[in-house]
Parts: sequence; C-alpha cells; structure tokens
Amino acid sequence: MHLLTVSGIQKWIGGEHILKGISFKQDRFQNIAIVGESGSGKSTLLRIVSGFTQADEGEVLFEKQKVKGPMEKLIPGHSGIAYLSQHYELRNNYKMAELLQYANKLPAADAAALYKVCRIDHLLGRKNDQISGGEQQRIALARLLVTAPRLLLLDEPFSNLDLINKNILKSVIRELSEKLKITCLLVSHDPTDILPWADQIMVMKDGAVIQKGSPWQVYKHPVNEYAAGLFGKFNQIASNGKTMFVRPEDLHIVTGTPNTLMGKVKKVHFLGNAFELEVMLLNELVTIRTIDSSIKAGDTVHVALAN
Ligand SMILES: Nc1ncnc2c1ncn2[C@@H]1O[C@H](COP(=O)(O)OP(=O)(O)OP(=O)(O)O)[C@@H](O)[C@H]1O
Repeated sequence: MHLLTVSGIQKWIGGEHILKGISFKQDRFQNIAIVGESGSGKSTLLRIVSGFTQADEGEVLFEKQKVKGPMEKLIPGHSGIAYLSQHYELRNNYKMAELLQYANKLPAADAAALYKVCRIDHLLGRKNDQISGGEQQRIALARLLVTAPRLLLLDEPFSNLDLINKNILKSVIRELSEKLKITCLLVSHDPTDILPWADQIMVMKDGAVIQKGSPWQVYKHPVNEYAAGLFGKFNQIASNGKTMFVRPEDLHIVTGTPNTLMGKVKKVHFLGNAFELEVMLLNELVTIRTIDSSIKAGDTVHVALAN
C-alpha cells in the first residue's frame, strides 16, 4: 500500500495555470525530493498535499483517505501530515520547552528521544531571542514532529542555513525515518542536498513533472537542458545525431590511448577537492573535472568519454 497517492492535481491562481496535472505515489519511508526552478509550483504542490491549499482538480490520498482542502474542512491540514514551510514562526516570550509541551502528543520518553534527534535538547530552557536561526528551525521542526505525523513535508529546509547547520539538519532528516519512522517529501534547490538522500527525484517545470527517476537517472540522464542544469554543470555533446548531456567528471584526461580527442586547456579553476578545466575541444568549450593538479592553461590534453 502506498502511503501517499497524488492524482491529477490541477491548480489555477489568478488565471494562471500553476499545476498541470501532477500525479505521483510515495511509499512509506521512501525519500522523495522535488526540484525545479523558482516558480515551477513546488510549494503550491506541497501545500496541496498538506491540505493547506485547495486543489481545483485531482485528489490526494494519504493512508487511503482523502486529504481535504481548506474549502472542505473547517480547520485546514491533516493530523498525519506535518508541513514545515519556508516561513515558519515561533511564538515570542515562551521557553522552547513550553512551546513544545503545548503541541506534544507523545509520551515523555519519545518526546525526549525526538529532541535528541532534532539536536535541541540543550535549548529547551531558552527563549526565542536566545537561539540562532538554524536552532529556531529545528525547534519548529520538533514542534511539528511532537504531533506524531507519519509524513513530513519540508519546503526548502536548507535554504537559509550555513554549512554547519545544514549538515546538522541533514543528519536530523536522515534519522527521522530511521529512528522516528517518519516519511519525508522534500523540496530543495540544491543538488548536493538531495542527490545523496533521495530514493526518487521529481523534476518540475512550469507546473508539470518533466522527469521522475533515481538520483543517478536524473543526474546522468536528464531529459533536457533544463533538467541537466538543475543538477550542476554539464556539456552538450552531439553524437550520432543525438545530443548527450555529459557531466564534467565524465570527461577524462588520458594519455595517448585510442578513441580520444585532442583539446587545448583554456582555463583552470581550483574547486577545493578538484580542478575544473575549460578545454577547447572540436571548436567547443567543454568543462572537465579532474584531480590532476599538474594540468595548466595552454596544455594540450587527450580527452576520453567515461564508459
Ligand atoms: N497566493 C498566490 N497568489 C498569486 N500567485 C501565486 C500564489 N501562490 C503561488 N503563486 C504563483 O504560482 C507559481 C508557483 O509558485 P510556487 O511558490 O508554488 O513555486 P515554487 O516552485 O515553490 O517557487 P520557489 O522555489 O521560488 O519557492 C508562481 O508563479 C507564483 O507566483
């Protein structure tokens, strides 16, 4: 049985067709990530799944039951689904422990375990103005999780976080399914946030899902230039009348083996853990990633396509 079944969702806002027939299914503990450019409809879709926005057509089933929208229900939302928006707010002048206790539906031991998973147990005695932005976000998350949801919808959870808080939140999200048995559906802009995490990625453009697949599929075999660009740099290489999207790390600098092309290195950029080369190859500038620190601008190199 699928945890979530979304069928034929359509949404118009102010005469604009915002969602154009979105359908997908999510199993329990399956990590699904939604990516897409700004304005492609990701947040609207999450809000419809959560029951906070009314779909014009289509249906959301959660644990086989229809998720009702605000026009069908007095108090919007679904008790089994938690939605952490980009714009969460914590009430002022309360200690964090009070905020959490107020929402809590869990036995004390489970709540304590959850505070540990969310890395907030040391913040419980503090007030709003005594915690950082990243900590506030984890409190807001814990406040949703103490209501014992089975599905958590996260809208751009990493967007305003520095690297340290981002890594903490990534660990928290990983532990949600393992330790707390909560399934996550996540919207993000950043490929590095979702490629290692997701079981399935849905790529959205202009209110439609244009590609669904494993992280490997969408990264290595994007359906078009737009999908390729969402996951970082790529080269377009024509081969047998078809356009291939080739990632910089899939072009290799080799020495003297057959089936290689000769190119001239134009620029070398240091990335920290690798170098990115701009190489003129068959009158096209291509990007190649390498760990070889000896290659310099002006060098002639042999390039092969990884199998
Ligand atoms: N309440 C609203 N009133 C008018 N237009 C809206 C409203 N909500 C969304 N839209 C429009 O619907 C489209 C989709 O918005 P949505 O926020 O779902 O996109 P998104 O992919 O989540 O974008 P972002 O990544 O920037 O958050 C946008 O063009 C937006 O301007």
